Amino acid sequence: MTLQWHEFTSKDELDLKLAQSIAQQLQAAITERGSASLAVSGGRTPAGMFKALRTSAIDWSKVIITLVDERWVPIDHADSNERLTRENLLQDNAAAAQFISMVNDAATPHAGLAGIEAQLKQIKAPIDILILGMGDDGHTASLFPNAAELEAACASTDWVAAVTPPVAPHSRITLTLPTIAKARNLYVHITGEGKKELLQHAMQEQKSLTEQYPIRRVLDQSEQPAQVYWTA
Ligand SMILES: O=C(O)[C@H](O)[C@@H](O)[C@H](O)[C@H](O)COP(=O)(O)O
Repeated sequence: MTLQWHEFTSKDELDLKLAQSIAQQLQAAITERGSASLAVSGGRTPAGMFKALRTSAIDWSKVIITLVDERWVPIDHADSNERLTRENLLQDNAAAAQFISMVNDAATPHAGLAGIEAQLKQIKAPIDILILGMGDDGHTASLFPNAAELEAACASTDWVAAVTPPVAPHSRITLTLPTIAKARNLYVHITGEGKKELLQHAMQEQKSLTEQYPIRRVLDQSEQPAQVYWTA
């Protein structure tokens, strides 16, 4: 799978340009199908882009937003991706969007899985726009190398799977690889030289890399060429 790289000289420029591209794709989906779906990643990278995206002049009432993955913590927890998304994206114009949470009152993501799966059925597959991040170990979403549930999450045709990362904190719920790979527009939003080198390395020819780096497995199966937005 080829990647289409978009490189920028500053984080602010990347955040603005990525937000503009996402807004264009959301508007195109609304124009074409009457609604749009957006799945966003959490972590430290996306906050600036969220702030640029939320003022976009599109009909947010026709947009349904969910997460690519979530830590199984209360939504007021400092590590909650839902909290990050509500505080940075679901404001201003984007406050009119519908949001589907990826956490519920169950004690574990395994126990809560069926309820989240049912909630996500409100989205008509495939997801229109999906934004991935990537960790320094080549994980994406919550598809972590060496996680016990990795193979199941990469093979499942359900919307979501429960994962216990070998090293990262909190048990997780994640969109499954087939769900991610079907997205109509797939973005990878990363910063720093280290992540650029890691992604380029992971995409080299050797098939064995697909096992070591979940980002490679996702991009090998994605139905559309991924748009990589990067700055040093
Ligand atoms: O819940 C999460 O942490 C994310 O969805 C995860 O996949 C993230 O995108 C990467 O870990 C990169 O995170 P940073 O942006 O913090 O480097």
